[in-house]
Amino acid sequence: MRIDVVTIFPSYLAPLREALLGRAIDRGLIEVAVHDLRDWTHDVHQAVDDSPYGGGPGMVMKPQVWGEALDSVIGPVIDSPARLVVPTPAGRPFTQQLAHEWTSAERLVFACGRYEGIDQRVVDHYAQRMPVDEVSIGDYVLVGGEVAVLVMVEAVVRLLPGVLGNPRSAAEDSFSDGLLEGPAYTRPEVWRDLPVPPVLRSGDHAAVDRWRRDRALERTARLRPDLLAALPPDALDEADRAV
Ligand SMILES: CN1CCC[C@H](Cn2ccc3ccc(-c4n[nH]c(N)c4C#N)cc32)C1
Repeated sequence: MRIDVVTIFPSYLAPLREALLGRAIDRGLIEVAVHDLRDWTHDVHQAVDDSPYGGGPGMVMKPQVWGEALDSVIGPVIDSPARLVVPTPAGRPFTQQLAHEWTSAERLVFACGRYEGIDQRVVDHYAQRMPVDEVSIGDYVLVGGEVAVLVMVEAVVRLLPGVLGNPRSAAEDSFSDGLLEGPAYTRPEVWRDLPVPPVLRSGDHAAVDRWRRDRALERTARLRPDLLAALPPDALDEADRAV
């Protein structure tokens, strides 16, 4: 998978080259390129924004600059293998399911807005020619799209084959079975008078699996009852329903 990010703050994306993601790049599992939007300006001030039509606070990012940048980064859009992703608080929710869907994309191109966002005609133009996703990482307002791109790239790349050391990690994620993960423990056996639940030291794998499922169901019911309500009817067996 190739990932391109267009932004006016390239250094915001430096974490993409650290740790797990950095190792995935070094191992050739992904390619990452970060582009400075101002490279496609032609004026001395390198202007990327202008006042909003209709008035209102703040500035809007200019379509001309974005068009030149995205044409250059995406290349010919006919039969393009790329998806264009535009982070915005006004987007569809970014979910684990969407992260899984994107793992099949050959290319992801992220357009990071700032100010009050990108002129809508940029999305409208490219949506006529290729898949475009306007996506939000949550119901709160950030200052720009860069942090959202870091979140989405990490969520997608960790699902790619070979990226995680243990493939079970992704398979047993929160949300992978519709439930939140239960609690995790490691040594010492007792910490500040708090013991590890004995079942986890029993060696009885069936009992451990049942205990973990019960804790996941309890946690989901307490913190995210909406996820329980969204489960398909056959997702919970009789033992689950007894929790
Ligand atoms: C007051 N205005 C309102 C419109 C957006 C302005 C800041 N901004 C400019 C570009 C941009 C991109 C994403 C996000 C964003 N915020 N929250 C999320 N979940 C996001 C996501 N993905 C925010 C952004 C601030």
